This record gives sequence, C-alpha cells and structure tokens, in this order.
Amino acid sequence: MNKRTLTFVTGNVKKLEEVRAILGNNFPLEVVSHKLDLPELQGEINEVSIKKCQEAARLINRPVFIEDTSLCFNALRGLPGPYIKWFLDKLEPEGLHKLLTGWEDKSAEAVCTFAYSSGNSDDDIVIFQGITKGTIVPPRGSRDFGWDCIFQPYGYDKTYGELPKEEKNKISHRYKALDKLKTYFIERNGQIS
Ligand SMILES: O=c1[nH]c(=O)c2ncn([C@@H]3O[C@H](COP(=O)(O)OP(=O)(O)OP(=O)(O)O)[C@@H](O)[C@H]3O)c2[nH]1
Ligand SMILES: [Mg+2]
Repeated sequence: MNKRTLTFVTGNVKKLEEVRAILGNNFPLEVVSHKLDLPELQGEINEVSIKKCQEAARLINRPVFIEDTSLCFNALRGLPGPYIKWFLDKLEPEGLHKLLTGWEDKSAEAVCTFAYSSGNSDDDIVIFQGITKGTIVPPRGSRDFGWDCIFQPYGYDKTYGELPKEEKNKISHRYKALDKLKTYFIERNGQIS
C-alpha cells in the first residue's frame, strides 16, 4: 500500500537533510518537502512554532509539519532563543561566543520544536520538542550548518561541528524531537488526523 504523505515546510536544506537521515525508512508516512520561508512571530518558543505551523497549513492546505530551532544561553535567560537565526547572521559564531564574555555561565540549551497540523483548522497543533544541553565554546569544526561549531554537548569533548553527522544525529535536539514525532505516528499507524 502507498504511504500517506506528510509535508515538511522549511526553507533550510540542512534541516531537511537531518530530518531525512534521522527518520530513515522506518517511518509510516512519506515525508515530502516544501520550500517556503514562513513568517515567524516573536514570542515564546511554542507560540512561534504553533503560529508558523498554522500559517504553513493555511498556505498549502494539507497535513504539514514545521520545525523551529532555538539556541538558549542560560546566562541570558534563554536569549537568543528563537531569534538565533538573526543573531547568527549578524554576529557569526565568533560573535555569538563573545556574547557570553563577562558571564561565568557558558551553558546553553539547543531546543528543537516540531509542530504538526493535520491540515484541518479545527484540530489542535501537536508539538514535539527535544532539548540537548551543552556549553558555548570558541568555534571548532564544521560551519556548514550554522552554530554547530560553538555548541559542545554535555559529556562530549567535541562540538556538534566536530562530531561525525551520524553521532550528532544520535544525541541532537533534532533527534530527540523527531523520536517523539516518530512514536506519535507509529502509534497511530500513520493515521494523519
Ligand atoms: O549549526 C546548527 N545546527 C543545528 O542543528 C541547527 N538547527 C537550526 N540551525 C540554525 O538556527 C537557526 C534557526 O532558525 P529557524 O528554525 O527559523 O530555521 P530556518 O529559518 O533556517 O528554517 P525554517 O524556519 O524555514 O525551517 C537557523 O539559522 C538555522 O540554520 C542550526 N544550526
Ligand atoms: Mg525560520
């Protein structure tokens, strides 16, 4: 039987690459991607994701999921958080690390939030979140994604950017969130509403 289709709406090819690698073949739905730069409102992490998902569902009118990633510095009470994209764009990884000069606490949380809409506006948006804790360090390793080179997960002496992709994908914020999303759909036998 053909698998039902679920659309991942993102403008970020690196995210899509990781989502495909982590979900693998053992997922009851066929994930297709739709490239779109969705508007992102300001607010708390879940609020940003819920609005982003509602907008995606409204625009393409079918079952969709979106993802929003935050990098939260504990010394800065969770900032840059969902605004990490713009901070990274302006400050680059070096500048992000320097933001914590003057703070003893270099700890941070990488937070990945997937939000799913069945496409029916009466249904609630479902959230799947994964958090990986770590330390912000001077840049080391690959820069092809973004801030991977300054995030060193707890228990490792390498940054995300130095870890082989398969290693990152076993412990990452994205892996943990997708694990929950996967369980949700497996338990429902791939049913989408
Ligand atoms: O080094 C990294 N390792 C990661 O694991 C990771 N996950 C996300 N990001 C970056 O953090 C910002 C999130 O913003 P974001 O969630 O709005 O993404 P986006 O706008 O690029 O895509 P989307 O919103 O269309 O899906 C963007 O700059 C992403 O490139 C990462 N960088
Ligand atoms: Mg975005």
